Amino acid sequence: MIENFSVDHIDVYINGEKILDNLSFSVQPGEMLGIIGPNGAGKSTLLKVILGVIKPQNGTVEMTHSDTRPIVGYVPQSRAIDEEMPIQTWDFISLGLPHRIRPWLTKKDRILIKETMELTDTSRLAKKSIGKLSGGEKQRVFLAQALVRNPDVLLLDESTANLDPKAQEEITSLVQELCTEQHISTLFISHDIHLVAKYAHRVLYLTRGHYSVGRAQDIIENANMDVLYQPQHVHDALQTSVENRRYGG
Ligand SMILES: Nc1ncnc2c1ncn2[C@@H]1O[C@H](COP(=O)(O)OP(=O)(O)OP(=O)(O)O)[C@@H](O)[C@H]1O
Repeated sequence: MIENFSVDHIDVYINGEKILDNLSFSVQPGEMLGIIGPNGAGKSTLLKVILGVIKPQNGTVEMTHSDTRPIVGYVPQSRAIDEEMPIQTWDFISLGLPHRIRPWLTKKDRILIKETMELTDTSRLAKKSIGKLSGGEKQRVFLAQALVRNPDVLLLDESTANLDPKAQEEITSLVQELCTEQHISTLFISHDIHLVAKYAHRVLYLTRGHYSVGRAQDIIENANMDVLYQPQHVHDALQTSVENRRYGG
């Protein structure tokens, strides 16, 4: 299990423009942090910094594991999959296994893939070509590929954005369950304020040059939200968050 995951005083400039400004926060094992904010605020950039793809000009990302290197699972914003891509779902998910340097799967690998496919409800898709799956099915498969690594940290970049509301709820609820059960520190970016209010334990609200982190209801209550979302949406999301807390959801 991860012992510490924190982002400390990060500054990121892209082409001379400051995208992230002195950003600091931490995420506990089993905690789900929702990340919201307007287009271009730097949300995806933040995930790329955590992945090590972008190096911050200042600050650090601290990730420590009790005995091994921490494993990060990542579901990017969109993945262009060629409809003709000749790869079956089972094989696609197996590509997520960490340190796969041998060209075959061990019995342990196979068990892990099977279990992950059961968890993500993708078993029935095992032999289907990845390119032929529906948007929702693909999203579950991408999640399975990230989860098969047994990640300590899970990064989701608007990974349910193109799904119908029922599928969005199902996947986000599944992620929350797994995150809690398996002590995964999860960061999920979403523009769906209802989803964030319902499932995030805490929220990071990121705008260019400013941020705030806190409980969903406190962050969403912030007056700035009305600029981003319709006031009625903010009101509804707040209700969801308050009711969720009341009933222990
Ligand atoms: N590789 C790049 N080259 C140039 N500019 C970039 C690059 N990556 C990001 N940016 C710029 O950095 C800013 C932040 O982008 P980022 O994708 O992190 O925003 P975001 O908050 O995830 O936005 P969205 O909600 O639209 O997905 C944007 O202005 C974007 O144009």
